[in-house]
Amino acid sequence: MKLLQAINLTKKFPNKLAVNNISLTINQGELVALLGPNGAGKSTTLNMMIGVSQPTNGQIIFGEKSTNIKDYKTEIGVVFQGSVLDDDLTVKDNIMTRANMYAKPVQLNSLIKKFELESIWKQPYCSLSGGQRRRVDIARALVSSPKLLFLDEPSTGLDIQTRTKIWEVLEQLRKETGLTIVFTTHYLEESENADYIYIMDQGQVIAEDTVAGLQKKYTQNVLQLDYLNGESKTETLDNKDEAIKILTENAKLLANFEYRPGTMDDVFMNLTGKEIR
Ligand SMILES: Nc1ncnc2c1ncn2[C@@H]1O[C@H](COP(=O)(O)OP(=O)(O)OP(=O)(O)O)[C@@H](O)[C@H]1O
Repeated sequence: MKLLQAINLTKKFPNKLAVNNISLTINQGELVALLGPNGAGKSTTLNMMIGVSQPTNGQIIFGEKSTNIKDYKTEIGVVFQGSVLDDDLTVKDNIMTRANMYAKPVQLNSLIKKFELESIWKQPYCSLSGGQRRRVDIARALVSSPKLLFLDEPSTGLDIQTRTKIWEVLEQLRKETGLTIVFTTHYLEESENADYIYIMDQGQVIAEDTVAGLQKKYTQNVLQLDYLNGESKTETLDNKDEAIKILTENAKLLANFEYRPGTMDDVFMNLTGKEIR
C-alpha cells in the first residue's frame, strides 16, 4: 500500500535547480533509502516531503489523498541532520515536552529501554556524545508514534558500533510496529539494508530499485578461475549458484578461484562514472 507519493517534484533556488522533476513512492512498512553524493538534492527532497520547504513544482500525496502537510503532520516523525533539541534541557525534559504535546504518546518506557536512555535520562542534552544525541533525537521523533519516520543522514559522524546499534533498534521497531522509514545517506553499505533505493545525482533520480535489482541491472558477478595447468579464465555470471555449479564441475582442475559479486559501489560507479566518496 502506498503511504506517500512524491510526484514530479522540483525545487528551484535562485541560482540552483536542486531537485529536478523526481517522483518517489514510499510503500507502507518499507525502509527506503535516498542515496547520493553531497549536493545531490537528498535533503531538499526530504524537506519537501516533510513540509519544511515548498516545491516549486509537483505534488506530495500522503495516504489516500492528503496533499496538505497540516493533514499528515502528526503521522510523520523527523530527525534532521542537525539536532533541533534544546541543549540546556535534560534528555528527560526534551522527551517529555514532546510527549506532552500528544494525547496518546507512544509507550515511553519501551522507547527509553530500546534506545538505552536510562543512564543519560537526567543529563543535559549538551553534555551528550554524538551517538547518545542521535539516540535521543530518534527516540524523540518516535514519541508521537508516527507511521512514517524520516531520517536525514542518520549515520553521519557516528562510529560503526553506534550506527549498528541504531539500525538494530530501528529494525526491531519496524518488525514490531510496521514503521515505515525514509532515510538519506551517502554510505553505500548503509543503503544496502533498504528495501528500495532511489539513487540521486545532480537533482535527479538516476536509478531506482531493490538492491538485488540494481545489482542485476548495473553490475556483473565475476568468477575468476585459475587452473592447475596454468590457464586462467574469467566468467560473468547471473548469480552465485552458477558459480557454485562451475566450481563443483571444475573442482579437480582448479588451482584457485575468486568470486566477486557485484556491489553497490559498482552500481554507483557504473551509473555516474565516479565513486560516491
Ligand atoms: N536554500 C538554498 N539556497 C540555494 N541553494 C541551495 C539551498 N539549499 C540547498 N541548495 C543547493 O541545492 C543542492 C542540493 O542540496 P541538498 O542539501 O539537497 O543536497 P544533499 O544531497 O542533501 O547533500 P548533503 O549530502 O551534503 O546533505 C546543493 O547544490 C545545495 O548547495
